[in-house]
Amino acid sequence: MSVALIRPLVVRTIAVSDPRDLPARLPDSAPYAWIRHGEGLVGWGEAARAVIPPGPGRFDRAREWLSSLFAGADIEDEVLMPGSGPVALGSFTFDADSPGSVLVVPRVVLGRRNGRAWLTTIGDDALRLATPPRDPGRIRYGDGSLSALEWEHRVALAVERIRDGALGKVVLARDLTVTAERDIDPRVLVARLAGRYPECYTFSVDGLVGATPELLVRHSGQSIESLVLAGTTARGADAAEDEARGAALRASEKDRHEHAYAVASVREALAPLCSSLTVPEEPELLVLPNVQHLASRVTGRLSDGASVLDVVAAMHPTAAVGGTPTGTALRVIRELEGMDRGRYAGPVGWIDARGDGEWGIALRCAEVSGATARLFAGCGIMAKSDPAAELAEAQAKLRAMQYALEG
Ligand SMILES: C=C(O[C@@H]1C=C(C(=O)O)C=C[C@H]1O)C(=O)O
Repeated sequence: MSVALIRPLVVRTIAVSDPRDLPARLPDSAPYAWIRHGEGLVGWGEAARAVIPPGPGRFDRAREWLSSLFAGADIEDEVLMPGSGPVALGSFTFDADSPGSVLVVPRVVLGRRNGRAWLTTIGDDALRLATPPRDPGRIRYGDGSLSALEWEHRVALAVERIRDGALGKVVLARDLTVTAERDIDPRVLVARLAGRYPECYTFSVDGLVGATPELLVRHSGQSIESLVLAGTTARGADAAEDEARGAALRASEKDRHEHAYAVASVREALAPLCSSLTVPEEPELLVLPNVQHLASRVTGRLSDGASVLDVVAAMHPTAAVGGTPTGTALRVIRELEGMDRGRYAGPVGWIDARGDGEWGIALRCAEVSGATARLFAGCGIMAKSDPAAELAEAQAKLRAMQYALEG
């Protein structure tokens, strides 16, 4: 399942002067990135890669592979912060039975956090000549697996299932195809997303590029944090409409109920792992350039030395991207969505040798390959959902990646 291109890993982390613009440092068109508010990690080259086979134990297998790789590494780290020393960036498929989950340890990682910056290199031929990123040119969109009309019909079928009592909530997604004039350089997308969506986590892992607002889990020592999102409205045309929409979202019984399902799934997943867990009683509003969400920041302390991947394994899929109850929702998704989500809505992020890391849910993203891409967006469907409104919501969510592609 794995290839360690350099073994043992000889890892050196040194403090460096502030690189400022992380996306601008990426030398080639196979970038690794995890950036929020200008901080985070960018990486390039490959020191090791694990292609993780599908199956229920995939997170455990990934963690075991990484533990053995890092345990055999020769590490000198003068920075000792979360993300210094060797790190792996990874992304997992939404569905445990789908192939395509991957972990990569880049040869070079540049990190920036809390006024400090560091450079981690593995092996000695780490520096490479930079090629300039190029705009992909004219972008054409096409229907993905389902037309908009057919997708609305599937939403209506899901609503019927919910009204029949089969389940409480299910998240249905759709995809769009993209054809560009030229190859799509992920660096262009990363730079645009990090600039326009600073509040989101801009990520790039092996062709999966996006900017997600949803933090599945941040792990730092024993502390964990998650930002649960569910319940969405569009931005208003002016400040007054914007505020009115936000207030209506906070008051909406349907959206509060949809949000409560997502929070409950996170609470249930985290409670057995934690000695303390704090869940806010009321959601707040997260306002992004394209949409507004109901958001709950959940914090806790782990009761033992679980790594961030152990926590990811316990949490995925939350009801923000699956539904309630989880098993029924996953069956309905397989049956009604008419596509394989691939890595969309799966965990994406990084982990270091201490087990610290940050993982998001891969939303507002594209799977990029040459001059083509697949965009994804989904919505939580409830008994009171209106298919046309859900389609409009999915379209608003797609705007993040459309901006990244078109500029
Ligand atoms: C499924 C997506 O987003 C999720 C669904 C939301 C909703 O239905 O309100 C809100 C945020 C995310 O948890 C997506 O962006 O594709």
